[in-house]
Amino acid sequence: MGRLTLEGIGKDYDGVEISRDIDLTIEDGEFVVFVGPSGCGKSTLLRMIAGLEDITRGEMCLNGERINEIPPQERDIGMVFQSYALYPHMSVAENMAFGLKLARTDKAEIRRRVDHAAGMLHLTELLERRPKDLSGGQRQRVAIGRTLVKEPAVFLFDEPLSNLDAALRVDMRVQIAELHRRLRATMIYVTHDQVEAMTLADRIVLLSRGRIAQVGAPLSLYHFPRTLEVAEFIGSPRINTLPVTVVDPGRQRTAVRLPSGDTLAVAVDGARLRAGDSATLGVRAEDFVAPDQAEVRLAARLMVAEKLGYETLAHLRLDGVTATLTQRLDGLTHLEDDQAVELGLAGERCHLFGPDGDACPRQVQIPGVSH
Ligand SMILES: Nc1ncnc2c1ncn2[C@@H]1O[C@H](COP(=O)(O)OP(=O)(O)OP(=O)(O)O)[C@@H](O)[C@H]1O
Repeated sequence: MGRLTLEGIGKDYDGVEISRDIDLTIEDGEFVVFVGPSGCGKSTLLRMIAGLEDITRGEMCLNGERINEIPPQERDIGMVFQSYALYPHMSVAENMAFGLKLARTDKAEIRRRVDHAAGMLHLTELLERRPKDLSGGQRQRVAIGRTLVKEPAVFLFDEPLSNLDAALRVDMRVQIAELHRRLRATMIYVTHDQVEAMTLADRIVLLSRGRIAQVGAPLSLYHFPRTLEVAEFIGSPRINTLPVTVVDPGRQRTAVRLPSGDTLAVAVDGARLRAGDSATLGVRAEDFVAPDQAEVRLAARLMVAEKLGYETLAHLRLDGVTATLTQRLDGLTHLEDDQAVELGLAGERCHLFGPDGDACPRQVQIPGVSH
């Protein structure tokens, strides 16, 4: 059982506030990913949960019991680090057993747990090898195995895949997801890679400047970002943005003037805005519509087409405006250099962010995705 509650958690280093007002409950069995730009305080928060950093403010509880002052080895929490630092002179089995030996666990019990973990992580054939005779991915699996044998209530992963090459990362990501599905243990995972966050998380905690910017299921953050910052962080390619002026704010639709001079009624509650406000329109690369279904059509020219096989990303320059946009197209779309393109906008497929960067609530339903 691993239910974690963080209430008003904050951290200062030398009087400087690094982390603040963190309120978060992580349910037993959940896979939660902390994500955010470099320096936003992800690792610091994880290390406070592990007990490797003091907590300056707030209260942290595991299964209802305060753990603020409990030393790391006495918390029922196991951590997998980015640098896996295995003991080179020990075999895989010895590396995995080491922590249990120190804790004077019974020999037969050690054997049982090492065998079980090795089975889960596909390491059974490698138990007698030394770390130098393993690939990067295998070493990372041993590092996970070292934590797995402790059978902690909560697993913490601090960017565990960042030392691996791209193909191995995908492979290990699938293995970690599989491990979570089988163990149903609480897992907290830190990464700055939004793809890792989107694919692994039950819930994403997006951190920004030491605070929580938004918490929610990956698709909620993608379709209903609360701020421009969240919208820009989640999703690749990055959401397209255009500066607009508010013309007619309303509860169901808010009309804005685009740089082209056209007016678009965006399906958002813009009641808190005023006519004349500067705002930002957001359109994801796949949210342009066919010109015959569009409420507004923008004239653009192709700058570069990135042909990725299953899709093509067309980077376009808008006519008469210094703005570039990216459109996601089918991988077989034929495009000529400098081709003229019409981009269709529909108010239901756009986001609107006020002058403060906060999103106006979208007035659309997306099946299976909660706001
Ligand atoms: N020991 C320390 N003393 C002073 N400041 C620190 C210390 N450790 C971290 N910080 C600062 O705290 C902030 C958050 O750091 P943290 O490592 O938690 O960020 P992060 O989101 O994990 O970043 P990254 O993705 O780059 O690892 C940074 O501004 C960092 O410089």
